[in-house]
Amino acid sequence: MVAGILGCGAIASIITNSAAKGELNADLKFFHDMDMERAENLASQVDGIAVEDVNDMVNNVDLVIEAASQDAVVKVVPQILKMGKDVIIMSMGALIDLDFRNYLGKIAEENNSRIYAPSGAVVGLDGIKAASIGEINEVSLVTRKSPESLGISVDTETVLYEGKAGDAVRKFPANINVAAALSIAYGKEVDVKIIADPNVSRNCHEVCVAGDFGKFRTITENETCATNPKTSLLAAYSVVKLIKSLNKNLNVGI
Ligand SMILES: NC(=O)C1=CN([C@@H]2O[C@H](COP(=O)(O)OP(=O)(O)OC[C@H]3O[C@@H](n4cnc5c(N)ncnc54)[C@H](O)[C@@H]3O)[C@@H](O)[C@H]2O)C=CC1
Ligand SMILES: O=C([O-])CC(=O)C(=O)O
Repeated sequence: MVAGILGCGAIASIITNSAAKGELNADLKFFHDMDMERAENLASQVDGIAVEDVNDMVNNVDLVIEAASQDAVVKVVPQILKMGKDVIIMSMGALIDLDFRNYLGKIAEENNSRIYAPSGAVVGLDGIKAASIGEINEVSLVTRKSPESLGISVDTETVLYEGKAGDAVRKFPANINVAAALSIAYGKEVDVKIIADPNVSRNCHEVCVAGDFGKFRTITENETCATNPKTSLLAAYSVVKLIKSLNKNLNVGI
């Protein structure tokens, strides 16, 4: 399977490291970024090709790994699917819009392509999907990050947002994709609280789910990526794990 990466930042760099060690289970060959230097830097680590025109990647791969932005999902993913190629989406916020999600689903169906969304920085998506077979009464997410991760400066714990997931991903597009993932798994927008906390260095996500199955609570305290404190290492690892499992006959926990 030949793969390419759209967006050569923190997540892409961890995926590329895995490929450089021969551990990815895919031939990671093409790299595209609006910043060509970033694409060239990652390409050089695996003898890959940095392309200025994203179509030069899409035309030549089986799978595109999107690790760029919600904007890139809107602009490029329809084209990827129309070409019959598969895509892994990290900027999940773009998918909270039901019309857009249905549009992508329709193109994927017509062209026999697949859209994958890894678990990212959060834990509990498997449980919510299972719980949704019955009745769910509550899904809430509290995200706590350092002011640096949230790109602000405060000295005391500050609630930056309280409301539904849709507004959260529009207001904090690079920080709360997890809310979109949870909402899609649930089938409704989840309740979200975002807290800037000067006393934490990790990206923390607490998910509470209650329904006819009972209840669960997951607490994730994620180390951040070296080059982007907004992004958790676990999110990058979840893509690597997904790629490694694509051709496995046994998949646990999906
Ligand atoms: N699903 C999840 O749980 C998580 C999702 N994310 C999301 O994954 C994406 C990647 O995250 P990082 O690697 O940390 O970001 P990053 O900021 O380190 O790297 C993103 C790269 O994509 C490039 N880029 C952005 N828009 C582009 C476009 N339209 N065309 C070409 N290049 C473009 C940027 O120049 C940059 O080099 C972000 O949208 C982030 O919000 C991040 C963490 C968790
Ligand atoms: O990496 C994280 O902890 C969460 C994040 O940035 C996102 O969901 O966009």
